[in-house]
Amino acid sequence: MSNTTKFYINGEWVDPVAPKLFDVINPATEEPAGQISMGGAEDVDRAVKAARAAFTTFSKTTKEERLALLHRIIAVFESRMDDLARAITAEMGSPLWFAMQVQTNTTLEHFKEAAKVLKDYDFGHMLGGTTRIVREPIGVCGFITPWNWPINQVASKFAPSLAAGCTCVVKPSEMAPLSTIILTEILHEAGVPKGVFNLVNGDGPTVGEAISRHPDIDMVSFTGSTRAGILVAKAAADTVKRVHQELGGKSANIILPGADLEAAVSAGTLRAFTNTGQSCQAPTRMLIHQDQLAEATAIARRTAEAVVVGDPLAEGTRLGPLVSEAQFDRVQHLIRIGIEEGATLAAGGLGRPAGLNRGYYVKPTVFSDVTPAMTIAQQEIFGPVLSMLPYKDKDDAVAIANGTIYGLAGYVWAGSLEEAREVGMELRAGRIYLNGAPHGKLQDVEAPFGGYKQSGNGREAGIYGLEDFLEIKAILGYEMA
Ligand SMILES: NC(=O)c1ccc[n+]([C@@H]2O[C@H](COP(=O)([O-])OP(=O)(O)OC[C@H]3O[C@@H](n4cnc5c(N)ncnc54)[C@H](O)[C@@H]3O)[C@@H](O)[C@H]2O)c1
Repeated sequence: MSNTTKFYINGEWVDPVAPKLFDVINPATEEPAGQISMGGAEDVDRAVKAARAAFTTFSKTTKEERLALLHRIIAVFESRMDDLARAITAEMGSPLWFAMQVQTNTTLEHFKEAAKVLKDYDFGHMLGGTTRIVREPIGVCGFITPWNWPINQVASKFAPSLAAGCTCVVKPSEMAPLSTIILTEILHEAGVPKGVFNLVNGDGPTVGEAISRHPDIDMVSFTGSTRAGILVAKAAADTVKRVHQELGGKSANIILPGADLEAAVSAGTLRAFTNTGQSCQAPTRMLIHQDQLAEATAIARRTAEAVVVGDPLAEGTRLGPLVSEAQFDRVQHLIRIGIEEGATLAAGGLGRPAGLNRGYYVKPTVFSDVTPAMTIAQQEIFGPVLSMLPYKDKDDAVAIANGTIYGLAGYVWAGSLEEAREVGMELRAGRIYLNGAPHGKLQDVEAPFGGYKQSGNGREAGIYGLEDFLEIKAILGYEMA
């Protein structure tokens, strides 16, 4: 990786219009892991011009040409997976095994899935006797992405956009941009035509805002916090571009009395801690029947206390540090609020785990006796903090589960699949996991991903992800009546 302080525009690594360096901090060591440049509106302009020029030709490429390109990307990607995983670990603290087996692997799956969907996708069909419906690439896209799944979030947008025939300008999170720089090298080596993929690093209020406002960008696809997603939508409104938002979550995990309590609670606790709790769809609210709360709390405590937190490069580490000092402070603040508002601290709590004095490590934390009105039952914490809430009956559980501004995912564990299905249907969320169903690569990669309510308005993955990058054109009189 040699171009970290440059941007990738029109197929070349170029210097920013105005130099402004920024250290990317390794959260395990608190030392710089690399340096990038922070761009400005003029860099975005240059990138948009390149993407617009490329759109003229790339949008006319055949399905076979784009399929061949996706296959070339997959081949080069497979040869750089180790570099990618190491960059992810260095920039955001993911344990190396997780960065490789999950973060990098799911990214690869997005390219494979886009190729599979494209192969069978029909971009046109007749409607009635005389009208033809065609689906065309929406145009130049702006992608603004977060640090928690750094390249996965770029690929979940870029792969289907490429399959559709769009071009793009990408701004990864300034906290974790290094893996996207490697991804850019991969795309260059795979022969992505110049201008199809452009990278401008920078912060949200400068580069992100310039992308959101830009009059020559047709669609902005944003993944990040609901707070920033709202700002993006407001900045985009004047140009009526399409706004695709993948935002925050506070997903409920309803464990019904018939479920195997030990299995459901221990699996649910570990799942809430996935990616050190920095996952938008993490089941961070565990809903337990009031008669089982004490037993379930003991299981969650045991599970949390057995979790190994430490150096992300060390073998056996399950949780690394949080991404940044700011995130560490935010999580500490919310743990403090949980205690002050009267929740029972069952495991973890304030401060770093014993023996970890450097790095943004937090203790895997479990709160019990949480009520729906508490801050830790409503706000996304984005750290390994589980809130356990008692419910009276099934209706109460569903009402609590649906009682936040979010609607990204929902989880149900029941004694029978039928009962799990029935409760799952009541949840106002875009993704429901029944009885511990796995996510991603392990099962049905084409299952759409996206939120209800303030968790967003778009869908990624599979045919749904592709169609979010397409316009629909109706050509009346295409055939003679
Ligand atoms: N729904 C999903 O698919 C999904 C996936 C991953 C993460 N997330 C969410 O992302 C959040 C964590 O990531 P984060 O802390 O990087 O989020 P964030 O909102 O702070 O930042 C996300 C991106 O938006 C940019 N940004 C910030 N302010 C902006 C502005 N005013 N205009 C334009 N861009 C701006 C940032 O620079 C970054 O690139 C969590 O809320 C999490 O739930 C959602």
